[in-house]
Amino acid sequence: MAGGKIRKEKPKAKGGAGTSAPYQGGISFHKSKGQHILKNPMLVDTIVQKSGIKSTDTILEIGPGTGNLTKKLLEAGKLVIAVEVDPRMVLELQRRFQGTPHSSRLKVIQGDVLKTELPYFDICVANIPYQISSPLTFKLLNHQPAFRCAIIMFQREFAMRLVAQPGDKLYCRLTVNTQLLSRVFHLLKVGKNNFRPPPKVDSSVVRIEPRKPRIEVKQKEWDGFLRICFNRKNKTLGAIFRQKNVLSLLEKNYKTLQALNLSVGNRDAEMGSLRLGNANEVETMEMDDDDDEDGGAADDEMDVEDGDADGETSEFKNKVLAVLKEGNFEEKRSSKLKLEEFFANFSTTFSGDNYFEQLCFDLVAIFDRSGRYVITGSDDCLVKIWSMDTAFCLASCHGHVGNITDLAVSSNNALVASASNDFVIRVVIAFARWNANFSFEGGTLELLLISSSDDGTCRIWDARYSNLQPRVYIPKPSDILNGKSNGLSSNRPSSSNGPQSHQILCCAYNANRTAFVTVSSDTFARVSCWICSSRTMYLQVWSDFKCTQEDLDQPVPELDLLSGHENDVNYVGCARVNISLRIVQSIFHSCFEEVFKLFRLKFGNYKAMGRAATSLSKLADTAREELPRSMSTIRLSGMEISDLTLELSDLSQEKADGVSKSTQAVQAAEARIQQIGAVACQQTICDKDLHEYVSGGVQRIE
Ligand SMILES: C[S@@+](CC[C@H](N)C(=O)[O-])C[C@H]1O[C@@H](n2cnc3c(N)ncnc32)[C@H](O)[C@@H]1O
Repeated sequence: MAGGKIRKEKPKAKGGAGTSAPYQGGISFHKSKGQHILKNPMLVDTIVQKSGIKSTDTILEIGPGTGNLTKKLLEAGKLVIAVEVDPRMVLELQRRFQGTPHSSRLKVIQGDVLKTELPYFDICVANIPYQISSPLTFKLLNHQPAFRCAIIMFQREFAMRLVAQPGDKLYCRLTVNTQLLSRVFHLLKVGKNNFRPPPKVDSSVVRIEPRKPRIEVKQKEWDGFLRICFNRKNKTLGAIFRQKNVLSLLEKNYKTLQALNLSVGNRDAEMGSLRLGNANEVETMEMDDDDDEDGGAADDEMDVEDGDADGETSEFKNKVLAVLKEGNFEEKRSSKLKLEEFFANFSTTFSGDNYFEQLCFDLVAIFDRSGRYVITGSDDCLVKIWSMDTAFCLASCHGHVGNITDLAVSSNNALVASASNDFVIRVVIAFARWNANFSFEGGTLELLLISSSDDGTCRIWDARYSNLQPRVYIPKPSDILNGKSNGLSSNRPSSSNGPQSHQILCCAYNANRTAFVTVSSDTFARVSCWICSSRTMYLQVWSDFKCTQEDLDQPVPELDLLSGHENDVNYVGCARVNISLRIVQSIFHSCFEEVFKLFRLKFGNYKAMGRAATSLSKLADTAREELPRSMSTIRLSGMEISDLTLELSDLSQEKADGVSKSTQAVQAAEARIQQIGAVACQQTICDKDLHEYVSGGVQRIE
């Protein structure tokens, strides 16, 4: 790979060509159109120089903006055809070059490049809006006649995915699809400060050379094949193709297409149900001009169906597995397979039988809690948020470098968590931005997450603190479970780090978070009782959030990145947002029990009293730390209890020292306990049990 680095704008030489400020034409830039113009003239020169433009070349520029790159391209080539979506920029461009010797060699097409029929060109040089990276790349790669090369500025991560090699973390379906049609080279690393305004991400310039001649594949069939292979890129192909849902999907697809081929007359009617079951949804989702790699849409055909033709299914399975075995692919993993191997596997085995054609699906899709948005996650590494009102894609959340395997929305509808086979969970602030009436109640947010992974663990996270270690649950091996009469009680959560052989396929909390269930690949479902302490997140900074147009232009802010899983994360779920009254209850039950014990001792046993005071003090500390600020009165009660325990300790000490005024002090303490109990009752009035317990308790003291 050729390489170089341009990070900072170098000091400008006096009076030289590089002295001029970037030409902005008094235009304000729209981030939603990816308008980050190049402000470093040296970088523009380097890009043009590395492009190897010939004086006879027709150059395609995508998104010329105010024309900083266009100017240099006009100096280097014969003709520049520039496609620009923003009419203000088009006007500016015309004004800038009008009356110059270049004007006759510049042709500007106003429009969206993705919807424009591209003319002939020899070479494409462009600093593009990053949100169209993927569809633009494939549009270019499918352009005929093929051009010589394209020199394009991409977001760094996207560029690295294009040039990734087998075994690299970023090696993915995009890599293989691109490298099937072209050879890609990394040319330059570009820092954010070379742009105005600076983007949030670093960039890279790559060179894409279409393969000549093209490798011809049935593209839909090939892409469907890759989608399945990369669905779990670290699993062996044997394991992937043994999965019941994959087999049933392939078989259904295969049979339907065979049937369609036999009965072409029915084609349209059948295609509707084959594609999605809800054709409208596909079409509306495809309205998005965002960077979906190839317009993937949700496919409910991915649901596992218990086949009613077992014999037939196993025959089909045997056929598929025999094919994998024959090519020696059973034990290989997509993450390490070379393009040639994919191609060999595909063309010598599956291709031609229509197993994969029409397999086009988002892997996960959920509604938000209001039903106004749909969130999808796909094997293009993106999480997308769609409006149900307008059918537009509102946001694409970048960051994952693996397939999205699961999604969850917090119950106050503010946050979206995504799990991926890149081993991490990402949390973004989502719907608050589009809902002007949204407010984070009392300025508090809570996000407890549970996740399960192929690494054999289930983890419970507090998304507020990615630096906090999650609680790790590792199921006991099934042979131990088999030996016990009562699997539940023997299966307490463990935090050991022993080796795990079974993937945890999914997990879920019960409604009040006192237990969770995991299902492992050893076919055991384990229910574990584990009262999770409630940790609450305080994000006061967001509590006065106002939704403005400017906000809409901002990228979706990522709140947190939770890393720790050592393999694919299969599942992520959000716990309830509101603090569980049961937890408050359990803390207060314990507190008051200690207080009662203390009073039952009637200050006779100093040592026991001292011990009780200490444990009460600990409980009060827990109450203070664990309860959210919105329940400030209860927190206050916790503090008062804490003070009270100090007082009691003093009393016990006084008693031990033979001080005689303790009766009055005890009465005062009793009165305060009553007071605290009453406050706690008010706060938790909806919790009948606690209310009764506390009032009963206070009475007992009296
Ligand atoms: C990153 S700026 C590059 C500007 C200029 N080439 C430079 O380097 O200074 C991207 C440009 O692409 C334009 N653009 C955004 N979406 C587009 C689309 N779908 N089709 C064509 N141009 C688009 C923007 O208006 C903007 O001018």
